[in-house]
Amino acid sequence: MLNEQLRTVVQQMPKAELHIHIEGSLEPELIFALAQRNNVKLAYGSVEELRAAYAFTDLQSFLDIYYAGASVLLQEQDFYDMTAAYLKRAEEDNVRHTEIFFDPQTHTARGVPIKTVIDGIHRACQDSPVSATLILSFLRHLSEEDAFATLEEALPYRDKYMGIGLDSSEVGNPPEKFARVFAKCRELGFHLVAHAGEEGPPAYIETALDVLKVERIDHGVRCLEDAALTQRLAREQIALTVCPLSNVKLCVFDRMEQHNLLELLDAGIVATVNSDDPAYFGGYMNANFVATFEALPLGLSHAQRLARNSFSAAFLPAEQKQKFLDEVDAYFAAL
Ligand SMILES: Nc1ncnc2[nH]cnc12
Ligand SMILES: [Zn+2]
Repeated sequence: MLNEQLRTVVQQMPKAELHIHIEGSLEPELIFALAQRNNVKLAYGSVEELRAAYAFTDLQSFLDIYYAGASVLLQEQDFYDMTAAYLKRAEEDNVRHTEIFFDPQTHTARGVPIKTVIDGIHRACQDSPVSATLILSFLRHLSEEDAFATLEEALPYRDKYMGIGLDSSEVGNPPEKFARVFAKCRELGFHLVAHAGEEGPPAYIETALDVLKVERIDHGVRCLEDAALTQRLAREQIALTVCPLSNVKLCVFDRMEQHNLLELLDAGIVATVNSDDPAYFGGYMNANFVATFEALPLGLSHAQRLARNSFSAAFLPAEQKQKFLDEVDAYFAAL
C-alpha cells in the first residue's frame, strides 16, 4: 500500500510531462461530442461501447483505435478543444511544463490542412497557464518521402513547434528509415526525439541515437536487455520518457509490479514518468505516478529525482529550467 504522505507528494509535486500524444488525450465523451458537431459516423454506438474496446494486446491493436478516434477532428476549434481539455487536466496534476506531440499526417491524410491542426493546438497552448511547447511527430509506418512532404507543409509554421519526433508502429520501421529527414530537421535547428525500445529491440535505441541523433528516447524501456547500451544512456545522461500505464496497457509488461522504472533509475538513467495517451491508458500524470509508486518500492527520494529529471530533460532555456528545478527542491525541502 502506498502511504498517504507519498501519494500526496507525487500528486502535488511540480512536474513536467515530456511524452504525451495530444490525439491520445481525446476522451470518449469528446470523441462523441465532436462526431456529432462534425457529422462524423463512428463505428461505436456509445461512449461505453467505445471505452469497452480499449482492451489492447499490443501497440498496433491500440493504434488502430487511436487513429479511428482522431477521425472526428476536422476544424481548428476541435484541435483547440482537445488541447485545452488536456492542459486543464495537466494543470490539475501540477504539471508546470509539457512538451506535446502531434501527428499531422493523421489529419492531413484526411484532407485537414496542416495549418488547421497546428493553429488549433498552438492557440490552446497560448491560452493555458501551463508552459506548453509542441513536437511534430512523423508516423514511422509511412514513408520517409511522406515525412519530407509533411515537413515542407509544416515549415511555414515552424515558430509554433520546437521539436521533431517519430512514433506509430515500431517493429519493422527502424529509426534509420528516417535518416535523411531527421538530418534535415537537425540542420533546421529542431530538437529531436524518437520512440525506440518500446516494442522494438535495443538496437533501435542505438540507431535513434547514432543515426537520427536524437536528444531523448521515448519509452526506451527495453534498453536494459543490453548492458553496454544501459551504461551508455547513463553515462551520456540521455533521458528516457517512460510511460508506465501505457506499458502495462500495451502488454510491454504484464503487471505494473514488473515494470523496470526502478531498475532504470538504479542504473543511473535519467528516467521520467509520462502519460503517453492518457485517454486510452487509464490516466494522466498523477495516475501514472500513483500506479507506479503503488506497485514498486519507490520512496520520497525517487519522487524528487523523477520530478527533477522531468525538468532536467525538458527542452527549456537554462534559466527557466533552473527556476523549475528550484521549485522542485523548495517543495521537497518544505516537507
Ligand atoms: N505509445 C505509442 N507508441 C508509438 N506510437 C504512438 N502513438 C501514440 N502513442 C504511441
Ligand atoms: Zn508515445
